[in-house]
Parts: sequence; structure tokens; C-alpha cells
Amino acid sequence: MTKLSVNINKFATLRNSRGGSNPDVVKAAMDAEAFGANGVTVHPRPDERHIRYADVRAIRPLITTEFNIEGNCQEQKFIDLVLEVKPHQVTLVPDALGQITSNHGWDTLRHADYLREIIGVFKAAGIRTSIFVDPVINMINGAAETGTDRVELYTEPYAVHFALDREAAVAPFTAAAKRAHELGLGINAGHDLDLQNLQFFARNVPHLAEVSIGHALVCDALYYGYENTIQLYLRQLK
Ligand SMILES: CC(=O)[C@@H](O)[C@H](O)COP(=O)(O)O
Ligand SMILES: NCC(=O)COP(=O)(O)O
Repeated sequence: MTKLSVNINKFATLRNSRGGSNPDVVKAAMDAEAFGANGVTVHPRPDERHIRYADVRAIRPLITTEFNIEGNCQEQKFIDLVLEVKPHQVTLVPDALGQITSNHGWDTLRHADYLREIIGVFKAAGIRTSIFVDPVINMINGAAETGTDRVELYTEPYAVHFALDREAAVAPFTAAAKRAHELGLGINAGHDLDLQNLQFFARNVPHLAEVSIGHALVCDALYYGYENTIQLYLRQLK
């Protein structure tokens, strides 16, 4: 069954908005696991707009499922943090500094040498690697050449087009997953997945190991409660 990794970035957004410690981000990570999630994802951005480096250090020793750290490996500070805390998985995302959120995958052909080198560093430290990619066959082929363990399919385009034509929206992801599997790559996915679009995605993308979901899940939790919301998302993956 596809695993659910809860991205708790937006708990930190709410906490930072008042400068205090409420909501407790560490508790949000622990409760995600207690409520049935298969993992916790954080994305400490260089400006620490939500998840802070201190949050990552505090959470790491308490994780009993899987800890996934996403970030821009072009920042030495990020590389050092990951090697220090040694999560189960690091997901490399090619964000520029000022981006409001992640909005594209790696050009795995143009950045092949760089990705191969940094992936080798994390793998040598015993950390599973995943790289954020668009569902483009050439990019999947390029990802395989980097030595990464997994790819994470960037799913915003799917979410945007889902309501209009779900079959057309999922088709590139189905094809990309089949190609990735042929090449021996593990398959993750994330960005803008939600209670409406998740089940169709999971049923039409083969070999899907993990989805990481944050923004919509936290928004839903405001209405349905955190524990109930995690259960609702898990039911979409059955
Ligand atoms: C890489 C990706 O799509 C998400 O993991 C990212 O963490 C979202 O970042 P924000 O929560 O800052 O929008
Ligand atoms: N990798 C995707 C992720 O962790 C969360 O993305 P979103 O659900 O906040 O859009």
C-alpha cells in the first residue's frame, strides 16, 4: 500500500505567525505518527519561513516511522543539516530562494553531474535519496543516471487539471511511473494532493511507494480534526 508521509510545514507557518510555540511543531510530528501516518516530511527552506533547522533537530530523535527531509541541496547549510540528523530519506528539490513554493522538478540531464555527486554523498551516509521531477520521460531517464534511489513526481499539474479531465491529468504520471519502475527507481509523489484527487492518482500510478501531503491535509485538519483527517487520507490510499 502507498505510504502517507505528512508534511508539517504549515503547522510551523501558523506557529511562526505569532512568534510563539503554538502549535507545537514537534507534537504535530509525533501526533501524525500516533494518528496513523507512515512518516513525517519537513521542508526547511533557507529563509526558515516555516520549518526551522531547530525543528528538524528536535523532531529527528523522536521519529518512530520515516523521516523525510526535503530541500534545496544547493545550500551547504541544508547538506550539513541532513548529514547531521541522517533522516531515512532526503528529497532534493530545485527551488530558487524566493519561490513561494516548489513549482518544478530537476532538469536531470542538465544537472546530471551535480546530482550524481550530491546523491553519492547522501547515499554514502546511508540516507535514501529521492529527487523531485516532472513526469517527463527524458527526466525520468536522466534521474536513473544520477544513481538516486527514488524520484518524487511533482503533482501540481495533476491537481490543477484533475477537475477538468482526470484521465488526461494522470496519464503523464502513469507513464512516468512505469518508466521509473523499469529503470529500478522507487516512486514517490507530492504537491497539491488532496482528499478529492488522491485516490484516483494512487489507483492510476503504479508502484507508488509514498505520497507526501501537507498543505491540503493541514487545511482539512482545521475543519475535520487532525486525527480524523489523517485517517481520511489513509482511507484514500487503501
Ligand atoms: C517539494 C514540495 O512540493 C513540497 O514538499 C514543499 O515542501 C512545499 O513547500 P511549502 O510548504 O513551503 O509550500
Ligand atoms: N513533497 C510534497 C510535500 O511534501 C507536500 O506538498 P503539499 O501537500 O504541501 O503541496
